[in-house]
Amino acid sequence: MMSPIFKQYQTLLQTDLFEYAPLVHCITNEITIESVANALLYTNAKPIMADDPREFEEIFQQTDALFLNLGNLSADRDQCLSIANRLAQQTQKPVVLDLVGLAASKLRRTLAQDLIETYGVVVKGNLSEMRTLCGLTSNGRGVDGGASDQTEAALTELTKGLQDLARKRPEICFLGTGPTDVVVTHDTSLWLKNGVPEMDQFTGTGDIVGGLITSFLGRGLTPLTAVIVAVSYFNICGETAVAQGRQPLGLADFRQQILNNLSLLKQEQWYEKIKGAFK
Ligand SMILES: Nc1ncnc2c1ncn2[C@@H]1O[C@H](COP(=O)(O)OP(=O)(O)O)[C@@H](O)[C@H]1O
Ligand SMILES: Cc1ncsc1CCOP(=O)(O)O
Ligand SMILES: [Mg+2]
Repeated sequence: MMSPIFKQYQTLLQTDLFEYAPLVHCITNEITIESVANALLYTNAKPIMADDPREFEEIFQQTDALFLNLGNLSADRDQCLSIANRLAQQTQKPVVLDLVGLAASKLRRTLAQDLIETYGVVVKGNLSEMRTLCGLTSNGRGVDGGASDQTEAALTELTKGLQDLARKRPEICFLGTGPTDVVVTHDTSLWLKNGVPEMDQFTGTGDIVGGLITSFLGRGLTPLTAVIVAVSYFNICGETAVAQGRQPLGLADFRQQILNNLSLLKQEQWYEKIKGAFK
C-alpha cells in the first residue's frame, strides 16, 4: 500500500532531488567526521569541514547550508559553534543543530539552549536526546538512545512535547530519531517507519542523518521535506543493505553496504518504499 507520506510528496520525490551539489559547511565531531564527509560526497553534495572562526566570513559566502553538531565539545568548539550559528542567523543560512549526548552534561544542555535561542532551522537528536530537550525523563546513555524512550507511549509523549516547542518556534522542524522517527513542525506531525536495528549499532548514523538533512536544506527543500527525504533515504539504504547481505551480516559489512547504497539508490525509485504516517 502507498504510504500517505509518499502520496503527499509524490511530485517532489519524483524530481531529481540529488541533482544540485550543495556546499555544506560542517562543524562536527572527530569521531564520525569522515563518515559524514563521505556520506555527503556519496549523495552528490560537497562537504567542507571548517572549525576556525577566522575563515567563517569567507566560507559563509560560498556555502549553501551549515551543520552544527555537539558530539565532542571543547572550549574552542563551544565558541566556534556559537559564532557560526550567529553568523548563520545574520545571513539566514539554513542550519541543522544536532544535539548529540544532550542528557550527558549540563554543558551540552546550556549550549544547546543558547544555540536554539539564537537560531535554528532543523533541530535534531535521537529520541532520548529530544526527550531531554522537551524536559521529559530520558533514558539515553551517552550518545545513544534508550529502549524505554522508544515505546508507543513514549513516542506519543515526545510528539506532544515537540508540538509544544514548535508552537513557540514555528520556523523550526524538530526530529527525534530511532526505530520510529518523530518529525514535528508547528502544523505537521508525522512518524517515519523505515530503517533497521543495525543502524543503531555503528557510530555516526545520527550524524550522517544530520549531514544529509543539511544537504537537502542547501538544495532548497523546506525543513520538513528535507527531514523526510534525508531520514527516509538513509533508512531505505539500510533496509536494502540488510536485504542484500549474506546472513549473518557482520556490522562492518553492513556499514560498508549502507554507504554503498547511499551512492547507488538515488538512481532508483527508492521513495516508493517510504513508510510512515501523519499524526
Ligand atoms: N532500531 C532501529 N530501527 C530502524 N531504524 C533505526 C533504528 N535505530 C536507528 N535507526 C535509524 O538510524 C538513524 C540514526 O538514528 P539514531 O541511532 O537514533 O541516531 P543517533 O546515532 O544520533 O543515536 C536514523 O535514520 C534512524 O531512523
Ligand atoms: C561516540 C561519540 N562520542 C561523542 S560523539 C560520538 C559519535 C556519535 O555519533 P552518532 O550519534 O551519530 O551515532
Ligand atoms: Mg548512534
